[in-house]
Amino acid sequence: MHSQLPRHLWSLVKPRIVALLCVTGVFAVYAAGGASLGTVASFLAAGALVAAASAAYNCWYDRELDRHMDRTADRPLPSGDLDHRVAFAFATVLLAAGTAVGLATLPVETVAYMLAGAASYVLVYTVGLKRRHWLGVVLGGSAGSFPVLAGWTAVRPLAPEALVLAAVVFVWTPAHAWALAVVYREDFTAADVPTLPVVASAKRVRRAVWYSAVGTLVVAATAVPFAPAPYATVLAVGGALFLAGFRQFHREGTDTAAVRAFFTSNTFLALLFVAWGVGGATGGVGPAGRVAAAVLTAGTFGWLWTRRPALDGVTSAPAVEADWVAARLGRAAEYVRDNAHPPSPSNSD
Ligand code: HEM
Ligand SMILES: CC(C)=CCC/C(C)=C/CC/C(C)=C/COP(=O)(O)OP(=O)(O)O
Repeated sequence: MHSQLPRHLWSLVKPRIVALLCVTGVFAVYAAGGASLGTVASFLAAGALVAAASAAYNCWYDRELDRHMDRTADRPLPSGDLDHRVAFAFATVLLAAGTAVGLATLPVETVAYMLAGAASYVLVYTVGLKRRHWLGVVLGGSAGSFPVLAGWTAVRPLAPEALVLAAVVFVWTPAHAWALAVVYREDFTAADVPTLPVVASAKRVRRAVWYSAVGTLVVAATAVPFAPAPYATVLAVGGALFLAGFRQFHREGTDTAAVRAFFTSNTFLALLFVAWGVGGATGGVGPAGRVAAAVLTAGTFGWLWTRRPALDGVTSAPAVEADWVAARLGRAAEYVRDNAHPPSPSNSD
């Protein structure tokens, strides 16, 4: 069992989520004008540790609830592979280490935003709202905005641009979470988690997800006047593809469309922040830079869609389309074979 401990602890911190939080946080540092490599490294270490701690506290608190969902039942705490006291101690060590690194190297305001993010995720969302109200994802989802505020204030005081970037994550979160909850609605129902797809009609969910997706673009667009050129390019190209993903879900409401929308949403958010950060860090970007941003954005979405990521066994649309084509071709081949009788002797002359 002990040889499994590192793997269990790793799964506790939800690494992919922490990675996206680090992307939004670090590129907010660059969006604010950039900082020395040392400050960026400290920010990454403190931010990743605090975010990892909050994910671990979430897993610790939810260990009973997670036993009721197929998606989470085999996590180390609900499966009994990891002692919950070890998980709690681990989360506390991560939180203490992240806070200590932050206080030693970053402005206190930055550390305060990191801790506010952790409090929002663990106390507001996990403890307070997740089991009680569908609005939990909206209010608790504000946790995702804090890494942006932390990143910006590591460089300079808050400014309207930072608030817009933070608002982009805030408006983006419900679309992300509810698209996913559509695919896992039976799991959430079994665990009595009143997320929107559990408590509302499919039509209402589609509409709410669509508003959140459109709202993300509208809020992101308000930043264009003070954002560097690659940001506007990624917003235009990526925004169109992001909207296409969610439009398909809005129209069809299928699990397949929800999966595509979910993965699209993560990619789009990451690219927006990368574009602003890279644009901010490199100063003036000419037409070549804009074209590169457009090609990279379209290429990333294309790669993602053809890679056919899956959730709960449901693949995103291209795989289904490919299967559909293969099935049609297979059926056509069968038809040709079954109907290709050799000419009967009576007709042969
Ligand atoms: C209350 C708000 C949120 C809820 C309810 C939510 C829910 C979820 C859930 C249930 C998963 C699937 C986890 C699994 O693999 O079992 C997930 C994945 C993920 N979430 Fe969220 N999320 C929220 C906010 C955020 C925020 C703020 C971010 C980052 C900015 C984020 C980034 C991600 C990423 C990167 C993944 C992994 C996708 C993958 O598997 O490739 N989420 N989310
Ligand atoms: C600055 C800072 C430290 C911010 C932390 C913000 C943070 C970790 C946000 C993530 C929100 C999230 C993944 C919710 C899903 O939990 P869930 O319990 O619904 O998902 P699960 O069912 O997969 O456990």
